[in-house]
Amino acid sequence: MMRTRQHQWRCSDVTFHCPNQGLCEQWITVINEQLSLLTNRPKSLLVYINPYGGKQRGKRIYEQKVAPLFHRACISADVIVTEHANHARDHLKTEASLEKYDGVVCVGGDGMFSEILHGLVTRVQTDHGVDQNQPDAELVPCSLRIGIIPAGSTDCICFATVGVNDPVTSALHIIIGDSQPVDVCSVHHKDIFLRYSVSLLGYGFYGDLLTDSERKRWLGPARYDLSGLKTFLSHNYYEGTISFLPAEDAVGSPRDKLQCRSGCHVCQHKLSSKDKQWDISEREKPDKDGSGWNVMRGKFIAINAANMSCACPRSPKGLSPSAHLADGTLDLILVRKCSRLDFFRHLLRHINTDDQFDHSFVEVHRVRMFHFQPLYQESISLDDLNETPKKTGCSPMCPAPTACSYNTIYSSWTCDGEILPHAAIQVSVQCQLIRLFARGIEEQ
Ligand SMILES: CCCCCCCCCCCCC/C=C/[C@@H](O)[C@H](COP(=O)(O)O)NC(=O)CCCCC
Ligand SMILES: Nc1ncnc2c1ncn2[C@@H]1O[C@H](COP(=O)(O)OP(=O)(O)O)[C@@H](O)[C@H]1O
Ligand SMILES: [Ca+2]
Repeated sequence: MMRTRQHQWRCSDVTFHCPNQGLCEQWITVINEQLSLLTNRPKSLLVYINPYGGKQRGKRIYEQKVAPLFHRACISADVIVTEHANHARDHLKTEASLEKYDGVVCVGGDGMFSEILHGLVTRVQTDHGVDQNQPDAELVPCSLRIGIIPAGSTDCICFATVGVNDPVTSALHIIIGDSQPVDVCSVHHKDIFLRYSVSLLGYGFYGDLLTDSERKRWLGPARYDLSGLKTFLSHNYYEGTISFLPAEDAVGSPRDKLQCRSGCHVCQHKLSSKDKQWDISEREKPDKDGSGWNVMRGKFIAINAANMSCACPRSPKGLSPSAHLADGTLDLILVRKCSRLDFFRHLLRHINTDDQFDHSFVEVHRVRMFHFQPLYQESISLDDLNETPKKTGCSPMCPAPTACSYNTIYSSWTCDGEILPHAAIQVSVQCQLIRLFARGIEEQ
């Protein structure tokens, strides 16, 4: 393996010359013995391919770039090409014989990764009798690592954990058995489990953008550019109350410019601290007296919760450049109502070197938990609205029925690229619940 440009890895060959056949065979035996002692390296993998992700190249990418490398590394792989959405999730949840494997590989985008995450985490909780509907349940970490071969539209989880979206690089991280712990957020609505998230939970701008882009899937990755422009021009804002528990004991802060890199000391500090203890005590706090919680009511253009930097090719530093992969916190970014020009300036800072938090209408907090309540009570599930997207009826709880419509009083949450059916949610971070075949972004 050798490093090329921008975090990209390639195979390299080393040729040994030996004049003696017997000695040569001894070398081979010893090398194979030494390799078999490396217990971190996977020997058997379960691979799921979404043939429709991104530019629909998943199957070809796996067959041409990844399978030959696994073969050379003597890794056996059982491959499932998915036939419908949630195929991989449901197979992992109930059917897959996980004891046969050292890891699961996802060939696709962030939506496909989300399927693998849900299948695996749910399977482990079911096997251990953990009720995911309990927001304060102590979830059991997954022992199987997940590898991501990027073949989607954004591939933010791969980019933010490897530094590049390149199938060969990701395959090499899997082969050498890298391990990167990652925090997982659990999302509930009124004590009912909705979803897990590892990258972005976004309400307002990103929720609207994602909702619109789903109707334009036929455009491929370009759907995000069109929906981005349309959502920007709509310039909607949403009223609600956000309550959050700041991570006061965290080592870093969202504006400290300490980016999460391979061997990150902020995440390692989390590992060595008595993390389980704060988990329990902090969760009890809001039930007792609400102390420690900040409550803010306002009009928001966007509410973004970034559990990792959310760096991706569109925004190489990401939504929260100093967010950490495995520190047990997420960065909550509140973008209050502002002019269209100001919001544009803020967006522009995601692609240049200026600080996107340095605006009077933007604030960012490092948190362990947060709740959001839209101004008006949700009287029906937003699922019903998804079936009839143009519906403009009013909730009985809405005080001005003639003036409001669901399209403008509520946004939706995007959760790693999937749309949540409720606007009122409770979110908490589960520190290092999963591990990826990655090592974090290496310093260059
Ligand atoms: C004036 C130019 C402004 C450009 C601003 C760009 C800011 C981009 C931040 C992107 C954060 C992306 C977080 C990841 C989201 C993905 O989970 C999600 C689904 O991915 P996939 O399944 O692979 O398609 N992708 C998105 O939400 C796309 C966001 C695109 C924003 C332009
Ligand atoms: N065989 C399939 N047919 C249709 N949809 C699928 C299939 N396999 C997976 N999916 C779904 O496709 C969606 C998008 O997949 P993803 O790989 O993330 O691509 P993209 O990055 O282009 O959104 C995911 O929500 C996933 O559940
Ligand atoms: Ca985190």
